Amino acid sequence: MSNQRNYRFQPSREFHVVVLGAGGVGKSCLTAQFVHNEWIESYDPTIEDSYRTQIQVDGRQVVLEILDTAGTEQFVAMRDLYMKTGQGFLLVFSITSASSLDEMCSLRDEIIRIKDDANVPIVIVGNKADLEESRAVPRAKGFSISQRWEAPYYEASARTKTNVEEVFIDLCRQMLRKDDDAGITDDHHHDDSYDNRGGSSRRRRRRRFRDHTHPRCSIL
Ligand SMILES: Nc1nc2c(ncn2[C@@H]2O[C@H](COP(=O)(O)OP(=O)(O)OP(=O)(O)O)[C@@H](O)[C@H]2O)c(=O)[nH]1
Repeated sequence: MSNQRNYRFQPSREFHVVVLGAGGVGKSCLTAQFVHNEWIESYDPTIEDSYRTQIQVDGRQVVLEILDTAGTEQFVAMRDLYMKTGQGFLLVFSITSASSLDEMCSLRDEIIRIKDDANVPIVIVGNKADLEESRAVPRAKGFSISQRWEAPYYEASARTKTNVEEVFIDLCRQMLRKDDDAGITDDHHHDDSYDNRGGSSRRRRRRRFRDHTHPRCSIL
């Protein structure tokens, strides 16, 4: 029955997505590619940025509030809060850094502990897949973690835009499924102000803490 439902007249659903991972793994670049189709070459450690965008997933309108978090230790104080409020998590490591994989595993443990829910929507992202020559994490290791956590694993590249849309859409599907399973009515999520991806907006809840000599970075 449910797969025959006509979703055209359903209001948008709104979800809070949190992008987590060690410093420098490419969280901001993945988010910028997804929200703005933009590649950022320079490294500008994030404190916290949030973005709002709308996409269609399987014919359903979804508004995403995406929180791009700090990977750097000195900015992690807000973690508990956004782990509590996040409904879906992109857990990012770099295939060029084994320690970033370890850090990602700790973050996942933390999410499960804080949410007290082993079925949190999660997508595991092995970013920087364009740097195959510098690979430090075997693909098989990513897949074995994926099996253990029962969470999908994608190798992605923010640089080449490989699998960028896919990871966000997969996460949306998981959040929609969880929402459907919970039988939640979502009238309160209705929001007409974001008509399409082009209408996405950024809320700089905070600022990057580096200099402003890189205009593209200052945008993000
Ligand atoms: N080759 C390559 N470089 C990437 C990729 N994604 C990000 N980078 C580079 O990696 C550096 C760090 O990227 P960011 O997106 O700022 O990393 P981050 O995870 O947001 O870092 P924090 O804000 O410190 O947590 C930048 O110089 C990017 O250009 C990728 O897919 N391939």
